[in-house]
Amino acid sequence: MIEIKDIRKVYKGGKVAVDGITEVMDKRVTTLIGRNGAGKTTLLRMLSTQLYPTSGTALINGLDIVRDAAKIRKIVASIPQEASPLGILSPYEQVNMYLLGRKFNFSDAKKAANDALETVGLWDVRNKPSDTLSGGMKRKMFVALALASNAELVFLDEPTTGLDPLSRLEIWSAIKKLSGNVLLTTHYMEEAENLSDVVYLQDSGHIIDRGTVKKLLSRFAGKVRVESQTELSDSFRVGGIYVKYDTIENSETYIREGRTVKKITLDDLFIMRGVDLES
Ligand SMILES: Nc1ncnc2c1ncn2[C@@H]1O[C@H](COP(=O)(O)OP(=O)(O)OP(=O)(O)O)[C@@H](O)[C@H]1O
Repeated sequence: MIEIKDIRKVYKGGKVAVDGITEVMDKRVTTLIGRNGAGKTTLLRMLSTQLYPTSGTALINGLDIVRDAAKIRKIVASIPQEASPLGILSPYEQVNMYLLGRKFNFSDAKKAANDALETVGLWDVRNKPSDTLSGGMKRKMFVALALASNAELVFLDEPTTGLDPLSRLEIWSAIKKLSGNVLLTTHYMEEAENLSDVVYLQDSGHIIDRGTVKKLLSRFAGKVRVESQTELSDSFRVGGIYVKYDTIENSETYIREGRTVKKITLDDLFIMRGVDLES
């Protein structure tokens, strides 16, 4: 369980990246979504004890991120966005070394490393030097590391950015197999919908909404998103096109007129928010 208490981060130069968040996160898979610069990575880095808050704090399974940082590091695994493997070591060697560092014994480390590498689809390349692997394979190696660690809580910052669709599915299935809770960030709404028990919507350093995907999308119940190159009644302009929300029953009319009709996704929370900001 993560209990965040009025946490704030102001970077040198005065940028307020996280502006007083208070939340309790107690579900198995929690996802933070938000636009670039919303402060997701900053929040994740503070919760995983890699960055000191400017003020406020948080408890991870009852341990304080500032006072008990060393203890927290033993029970969490954290995979940053920019993680890169040591080139000369193979995926097996890296995962194995990481587990030995976490005090696994030799035979447990070997088994856990092999199982995790197989699960994420890296079995065939497990003994190749990491610098010969593709970017996607390197990301998978870090997910294998989290999977093998048996951590009580795993932080994953954009775990599938840049991966092809099949690799993304492999990572999703590995995330579902993690034994502990997971806090992840993503820009892929499909990923948030597929994995999350609860989604937090972050904007300008604040959490502006939270809930299950179903709850967050409930305001769009029975609706579709209509996109058009030309203005429609009650439409609004977003990124060079016109958008409106209308009932599913009216879809056929729009399709006949050559408009694009789309199913509602978490993207619509951002599209609607764009509208709120403009109005
Ligand atoms: N070390 C730093 N020094 C100063 N400002 C920073 C630093 N790191 C991040 N920022 C700023 O803090 C804000 C939040 O950044 P952060 O990386 O937490 O956002 P994010 O939501 O993770 O973005 P993205 O989705 O692009 O990864 C941004 O305006 C960013 O430029």
